Amino acid sequence: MLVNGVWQENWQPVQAKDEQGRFIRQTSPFRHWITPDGAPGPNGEGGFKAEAGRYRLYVAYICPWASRALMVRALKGLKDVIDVTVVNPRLTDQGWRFGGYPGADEDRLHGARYLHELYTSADPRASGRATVPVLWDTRTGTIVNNESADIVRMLNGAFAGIKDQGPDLYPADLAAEIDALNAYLYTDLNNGVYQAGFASSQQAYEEAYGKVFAALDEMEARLADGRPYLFGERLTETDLRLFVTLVRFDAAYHGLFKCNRNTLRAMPNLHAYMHRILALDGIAETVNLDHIQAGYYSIKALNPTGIVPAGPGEI
Ligand SMILES: N[C@@H](CCC(=O)N[C@@H](CS)C(=O)NCC(=O)O)C(=O)O
Repeated sequence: MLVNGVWQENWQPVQAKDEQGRFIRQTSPFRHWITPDGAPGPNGEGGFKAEAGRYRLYVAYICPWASRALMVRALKGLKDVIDVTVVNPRLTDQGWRFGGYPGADEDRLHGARYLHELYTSADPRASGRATVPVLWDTRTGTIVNNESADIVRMLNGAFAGIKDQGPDLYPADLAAEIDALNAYLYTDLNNGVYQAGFASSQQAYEEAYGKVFAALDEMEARLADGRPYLFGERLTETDLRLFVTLVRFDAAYHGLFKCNRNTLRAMPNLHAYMHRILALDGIAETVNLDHIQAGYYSIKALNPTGIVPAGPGEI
């Protein structure tokens, strides 16, 4: 991680844990907003006007948080408005790097070798982990935002004046329910699988495992009435949040993270729901199973041999 602009130590998946051995994810430091006219966004920080070709999204296909940003870019018709750079899926001692793997891009914008160079370029005294996604402003040469929850929400509306936008992923009449379900799914499922995988005590692992499968059971039951999406007919950002975890489940979380009560394939409503979303325009190209497996299984702390499982082949 970075401390005052200097890369400190070999990359480790867990930098913080509580006294019970529970993995703690850091919060994201860059929280500016792109808005139609450059006015401040919801958190009061602004100055970033929506313009075609101005911004670039740095992602890893392995990363569920980055993938939800990629999904919203596809669903909102922003593929020719915001360019993307994909990092190498295998984590190195210096975190994410560019190039050197099929489907990974070089950083043509800066010629950087590692993602952390963008962080120090944005802030020479940056501290913390150099995470994806990064939404980069080519005009001012800085990071607009590195929190995918914000990026999803800002891309939902910011470019409305430039592009005919797709579905409203955060409709006002569902906002409170979306916020509540997002919070539950984040704690118990999206981050729950990581807490199972990175637990450093049996108790912390079992606690996370329990939460993960309780949440999956609840979502499986919720879809039992045949609704296409979590809130009915309308696709919302909550569906993107659930999808990114489901699509990685059998390929990574079931094995590497020991979330192995059952596969996703064994949950018919959720499995069909995942494929319904995967079939939406532009979504399949946000999912790269080879990167997902190569990336997760490159985490040496969890898989010292680096052997990538041959299955499941299909999800
Ligand atoms: N809250 C952030 C989390 C991003 C995050 O944790 N990304 C992971 C990959 S899935 C990462 O880049 N990790 C690198 C590291 O921790 O050094 C978001 O949602 O954008």
